[in-house]
Amino acid sequence: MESARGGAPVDKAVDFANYFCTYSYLYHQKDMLSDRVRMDAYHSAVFKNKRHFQGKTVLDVGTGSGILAIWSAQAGAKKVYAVEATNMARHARSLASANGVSHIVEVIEGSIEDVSIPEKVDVIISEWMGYFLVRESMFDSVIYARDRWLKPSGLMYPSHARMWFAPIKTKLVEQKNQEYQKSLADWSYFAQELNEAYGVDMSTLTMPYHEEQKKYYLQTSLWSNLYPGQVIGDPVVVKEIDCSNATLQDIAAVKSRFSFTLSGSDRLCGFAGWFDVHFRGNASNPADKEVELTTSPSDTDTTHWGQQVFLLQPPLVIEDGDVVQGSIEITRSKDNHRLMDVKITHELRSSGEQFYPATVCNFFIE
Ligand SMILES: C[S@@+](CC[C@H](N)C(=O)[O-])C[C@H]1O[C@@H](n2cnc3c(N)ncnc32)[C@H](O)[C@@H]1O
Repeated sequence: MESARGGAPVDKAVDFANYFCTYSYLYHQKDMLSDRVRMDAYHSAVFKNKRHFQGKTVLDVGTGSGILAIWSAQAGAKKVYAVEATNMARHARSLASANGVSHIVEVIEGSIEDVSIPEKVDVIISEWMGYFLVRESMFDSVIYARDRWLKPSGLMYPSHARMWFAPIKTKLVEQKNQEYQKSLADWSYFAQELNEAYGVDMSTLTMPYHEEQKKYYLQTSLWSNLYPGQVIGDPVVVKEIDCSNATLQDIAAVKSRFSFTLSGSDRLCGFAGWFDVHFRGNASNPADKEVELTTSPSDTDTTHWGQQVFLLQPPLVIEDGDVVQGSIEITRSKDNHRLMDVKITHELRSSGEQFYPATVCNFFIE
């Protein structure tokens, strides 16, 4: 067991089985390497700011296939330490070699918390972002690397991150409710047939089954690529992180209030969360070209992160100009520090009058 992060003790073997193992597959790395929005942003960030890399030492936290380490070397870094927890490190090593940068890129297999780097570095580059930014809690490892291995004047790539939140309309609300109702009906037939065939009354398990299915269909946030037209109020930032000085405490829990003026006479079906990151360098050494990577709803530029959707069941009927206000609280799951519990409290006001009372909804980012 490792020390507690965000309250939950971390069993390394369990963490490896639950989290890291997927990253050891090339098909999974390929998914990330195929995300053009992500790739273009990191590529531009490195090559339009070559000055930050030329003749410098770089640490790539979680190198995966080695792509960011290879780009750092191609941009002129004199040394790149590429640390990867899984045996994907071996593929990264051969990719660096095949691309003629193995004399610069040193791939180190191991978790960043366990390995030793022989020197302090000028730049830390990492692609650590999960769904709604915080899922996976990988930024913990970046903080660890920064505090241990980055020179005081060193640069973080990316340098800043923000979490966005907005009210939405979506037909997913009906779809998920129908799937949920169908699963309850299936249970009824199943319980009846089992009783008739084998003489065992299953009814005592009906409620636990309903709870389990409710969590799965109605309370687990959904991955979606929304269109801007589905966002029915101006998005707000619920968290901003300066990667140069954010602490574990800053990111372990997110709490923010919101107030949205809704547009259109339609339905409020729920909320969506997404993130952006920026590559700005730092105050004493700003980027020559600032780059943004955004995962916001878009007609054209979708990402593998998409947006996380939290559905309201049932949706609320709204008039143009109604206001929904409340709060969002994101904490780490007690059972798994890489997953999140989300509490959204909301109330709807029409012309200043309370219309729907304050309601608390609990969700899970699994
Ligand atoms: C989102 S992927 C990014 C991979 C690659 N940098 C890229 O941009 O394509 C994150 C990688 O970091 C690795 N990783 C996560 N936490 C780590 C840690 N504490 N130490 C070393 N590697 C880690 C994962 O195994 C995974 O390969």
